[in-house]
Amino acid sequence: MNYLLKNGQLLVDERLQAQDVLVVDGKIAAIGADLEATTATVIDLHGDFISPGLVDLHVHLRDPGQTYKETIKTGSQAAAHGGFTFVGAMPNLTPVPDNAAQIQKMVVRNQAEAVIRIGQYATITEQRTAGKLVDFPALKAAGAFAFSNDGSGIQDADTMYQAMRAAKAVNLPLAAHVEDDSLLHGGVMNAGAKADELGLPGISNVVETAQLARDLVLAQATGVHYHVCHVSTAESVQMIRLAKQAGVQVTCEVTPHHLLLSDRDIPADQGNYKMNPPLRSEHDRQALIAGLIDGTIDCIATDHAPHGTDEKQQSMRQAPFGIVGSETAFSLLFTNFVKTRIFTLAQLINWLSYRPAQLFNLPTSGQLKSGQPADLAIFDLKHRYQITADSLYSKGKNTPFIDNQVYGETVYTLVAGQIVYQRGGTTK
Ligand SMILES: NC(=O)N[C@@H](CC(=O)O)C(=O)O
Ligand SMILES: [Zn+2]
Repeated sequence: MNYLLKNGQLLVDERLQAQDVLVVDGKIAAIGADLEATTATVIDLHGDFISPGLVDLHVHLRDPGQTYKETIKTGSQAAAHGGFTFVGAMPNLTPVPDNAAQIQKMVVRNQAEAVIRIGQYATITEQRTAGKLVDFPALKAAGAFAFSNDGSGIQDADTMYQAMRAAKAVNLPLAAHVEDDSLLHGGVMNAGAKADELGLPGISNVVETAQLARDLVLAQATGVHYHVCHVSTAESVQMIRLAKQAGVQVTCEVTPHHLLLSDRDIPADQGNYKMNPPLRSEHDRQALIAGLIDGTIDCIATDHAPHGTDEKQQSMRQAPFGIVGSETAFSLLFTNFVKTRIFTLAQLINWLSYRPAQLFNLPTSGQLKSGQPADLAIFDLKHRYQITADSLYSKGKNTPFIDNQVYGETVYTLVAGQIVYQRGGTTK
């Protein structure tokens, strides 16, 4: 099916301009005013915003292993609902994708079962948390798009050093969840006044920063592309800023929730406010926003982490870490940062599309240009709506943002020129 998207608004030189987009054979065939086509289905967008498809380097699809929380299908539908056309799928799965056969299987399944494009992370070490490194060249050959032990930090310095050398040798990014277990002390939320008030054990900033400091030194020594997952502290931002100045090949992501909330927003001991890393102080949150604006933080990634409702209804002491994010990222960020003029729309789209695609050298371009794959997200920036649990395609409803009033609803998502999400259209 070919489409002529009429009466859209596109970012041209960072400003919205009325344009049409013609999609032929899965690619963008033309962009311009008053386009005409004889063989394409015309869709009138009534002034909606046409964005390059969003790219999320960090999601948890839970399949295989915990399919009651999410599947490749539901997680990809959730991503499509959020305007994402590519997601990087984390390897905390059972069985663990730590060998070529399992990566091959995942690549085939992702392609067959997902409605969008998926990049599959392989683990860095066997069983994800063991000390023995995976076979990096074999996993790359099997289709891994990057390496990560997300969910756990690598505790041993030499293991990380050798992993970085191996990732460098195969020229793929190594994405690190930085967390020093010895400093954790059973914490469940950010250490500070709020944790004290709620009587909950705290996670201090050094849990992240002590391991990050080690890794930056190792990254410099090895020359690897070292990507830091979900940075959360002011000190992390400053260390990464200095490392970049020193020429370290470091990039990093921040989540929407760490930009939007700090620990003072936690109303009570509720599982939906428990995630790893935890919501930090307001000082940290401001440093993350500043780091994004000055380019220290490269991109935004959701860390979409679906869990069962019962699990998350428990106290933070018992609930698992993580919240869903695919379906609310764009609208929450657009409403709270673009409409309030803290970010421009062009900045937000850069952090949610072009920049992550460029960082991980992805097939999806993050740009609207003739000849590129027609991976597109179309958002309604004018109509206000409410985030509801019912509207989520994810099996996980675990987000503190339910009932938020937002702008930026997804109207269509297209992958390779085919509609994979349509507002009010498809069945769940
Ligand atoms: N982010 C989370 O809070 N949880 C993640 C693991 C992780 O990234 O820590 C999960 O898999 O649930
Ligand atoms: Zn993580």
